[in-house]
Amino acid sequence: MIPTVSATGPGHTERIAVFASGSGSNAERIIRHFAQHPTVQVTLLVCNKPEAGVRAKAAAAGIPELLIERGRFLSGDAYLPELKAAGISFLVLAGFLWKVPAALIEAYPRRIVNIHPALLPRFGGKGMWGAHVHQAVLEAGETESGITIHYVDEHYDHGDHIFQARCPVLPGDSPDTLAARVLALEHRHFAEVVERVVLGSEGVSG
Ligand SMILES: Nc1nc2c(c(=O)[nH]1)N[C@@H](CN(C=O)c1ccc(C(=O)N[C@@H](CCC(=O)O)C(=O)O)cc1)CN2
Ligand SMILES: NCC(=O)N[C@@H]1O[C@H](COP(=O)([O-])[O-])[C@@H](O)[C@H]1O
Repeated sequence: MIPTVSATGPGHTERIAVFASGSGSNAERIIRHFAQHPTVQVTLLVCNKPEAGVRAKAAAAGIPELLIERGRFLSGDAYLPELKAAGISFLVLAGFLWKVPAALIEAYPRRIVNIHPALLPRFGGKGMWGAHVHQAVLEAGETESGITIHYVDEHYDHGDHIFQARCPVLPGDSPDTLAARVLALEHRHFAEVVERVVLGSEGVSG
């Protein structure tokens, strides 16, 4: 049983920062999931790619953004002052492509989660993002794939698993067709798993 973060007390609001680098379909669903929630809110988008489509999705939802630069994030204060000033209590990585540095890991112990588009521990690590993951799964001849939602530690895709869900790999699958099937699992499960972790409910499992 994976211990989860402490439950929120009455009147306490958990403020989530979503970190994303791409189109933001997961970020958008997480924002919508918590839009009317009484004690959990997405209050910040953190993005490292000015061209990322997630920025427009967050703006349309009225979510403030923080655009970050590689040097300060990876080797400086990791924008921790801005996160603390915004009252951020939980970080959700939704297609974020930089390694979260130790400064944030230490500031947010067991309060950073990531979604990976494969069944870890296989098909993870440096270079394993987006279509690269699905290409590797296909090249390995796997008959199933899926998603892993996990706590974030200082290594890529290494933290304790919180949740996994599976889908078939079908004959003739391309990286794109497999990606679409895996993304549907992400859209089905990620926000609900985040809510259970943030609210501290036990028994989060696949
Ligand atoms: N400390 C951690 N940081 C991050 C984790 C993590 O588990 N621990 N997960 C990643 C998300 N991710 C897989 O789920 C992942 C993202 C990116 C890479 C990667 O190889 N990135 C490239 C850079 C790509 C770019 O800048 O466009 C690299 O590091 O060379 C691997 C896994 C988020 N952060
Ligand atoms: N290893 C990290 C990684 O590959 N993350 C993946 O990036 C995509 C982001 O899609 P989105 O921008 O539409 O949410 C998602 O499929 C997510 O699993």
